[in-house]
Amino acid sequence: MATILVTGGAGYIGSHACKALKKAGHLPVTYDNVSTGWRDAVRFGPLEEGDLTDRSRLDQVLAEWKPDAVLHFAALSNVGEATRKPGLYWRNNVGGSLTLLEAMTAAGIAKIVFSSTCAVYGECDRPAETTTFSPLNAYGGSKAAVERMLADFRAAHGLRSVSFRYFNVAGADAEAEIGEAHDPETHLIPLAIQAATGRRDALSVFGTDYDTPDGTCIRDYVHVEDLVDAHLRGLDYLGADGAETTFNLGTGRGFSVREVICEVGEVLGTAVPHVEAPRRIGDATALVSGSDLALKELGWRAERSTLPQMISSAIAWHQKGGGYS
Ligand SMILES: NC(=O)c1ccc[n+]([C@@H]2O[C@H](COP(=O)([O-])OP(=O)(O)OC[C@H]3O[C@@H](n4cnc5c(N)ncnc54)[C@H](O)[C@@H]3O)[C@@H](O)[C@H]2O)c1
Ligand SMILES: O=c1ccn([C@@H]2O[C@H](COP(=O)(O)OP(=O)(O)O[C@H]3O[C@H](CO)[C@H](O)[C@H](O)[C@H]3O)[C@@H](O)[C@H]2O)c(=O)[nH]1
Repeated sequence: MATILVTGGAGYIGSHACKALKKAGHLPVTYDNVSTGWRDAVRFGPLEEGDLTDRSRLDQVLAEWKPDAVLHFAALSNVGEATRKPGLYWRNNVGGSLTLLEAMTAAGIAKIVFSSTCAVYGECDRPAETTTFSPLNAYGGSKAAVERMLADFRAAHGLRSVSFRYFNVAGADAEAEIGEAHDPETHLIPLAIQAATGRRDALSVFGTDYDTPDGTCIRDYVHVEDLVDAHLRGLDYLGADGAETTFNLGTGRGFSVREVICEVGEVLGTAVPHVEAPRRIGDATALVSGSDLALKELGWRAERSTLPQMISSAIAWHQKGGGYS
């Protein structure tokens, strides 16, 4: 059994990772300031409340638990907010990650898996890991900066890291015990479910004049359980000292906003009320993974990431309340 420090373990993806770690026989210790996460989502191991930028609290927690590795999910990730308040994103995501890496180096912890994003690529369809960064907003920029930081810490201090560039994460735990609960919610699938079930007004479709077949943005959606499976493989890969450091995590298939709305309606058996709205600042036209490096190196493939599978699991979670107390 390994002890894994999970920063952001109270959040959407981090809580699913904690569940998977526990199932695999490990001890997930969540480190989270609960700014966008939920205490009630931490069910699979202890919660250590603290901020990434608080070096003395990090030192204390690392000394207490002596983790074998870190899964680093904690970040702010609202693109609209990042566009309005870039300083907040640079301080939290970059400053916080720097504090974490320094604390890990001082404590002799040498393995980290980092949550990066396809937003590092900017306006670029079918990017591979070698594609040059061109982020459109401070959120993508902050993630690109942390990837660079990891490379420097690897060279100087031997810190071994894997960065996963997630495409659009969707769906929920198969048992609907945990799920996606952002407040405010900004992601398309939960918003479409809420609109269709009368829990919010009509969904706004942000931009219908993109250069895509139906005029709306295209994204590559990946099931949260497939995503966390990649993290377990990433930990093994670090243990075996694998050579690659960055992997796209997507299916290579893209769906437009209209296609997603239509599928949510199909699965629910009721149309999603929606209205056309202007483009959202910071959105790329299309983002679909153009790489199968994770398959080649980690043996990872998305097993549960069809649109109906992701939407059905998200609906099951919403039907159980879709939130935390
Ligand atoms: N959801 C997606 O589609 C997606 C796509 C690409 C990348 N990502 C990345 O995956 C990670 C997890 O995303 P999520 O959707 O689960 O987000 P989330 O907001 O649900 O979870 C993030 C967690 O980090 C915590 N946190 C934030 N700043 C912190 C700080 N300074 N100190 C301690 N804890 C802090 C929050 O309280 C929260 O529990 C993020 O790094 C995000 O950028 C998400
Ligand atoms: O009410 C909405 C919400 C979303 N969308 C559209 O739906 C698509 C998906 O939007 P999401 O907000 O669900 O996700 P993003 O594509 O903005 O995802 C971005 O933000 C995520 C973090 O929140 C990840 O980091 C991801 O890599 C990054 O591309 C976009 O075209 C967006 O414009 C709408 O039309 N209406």
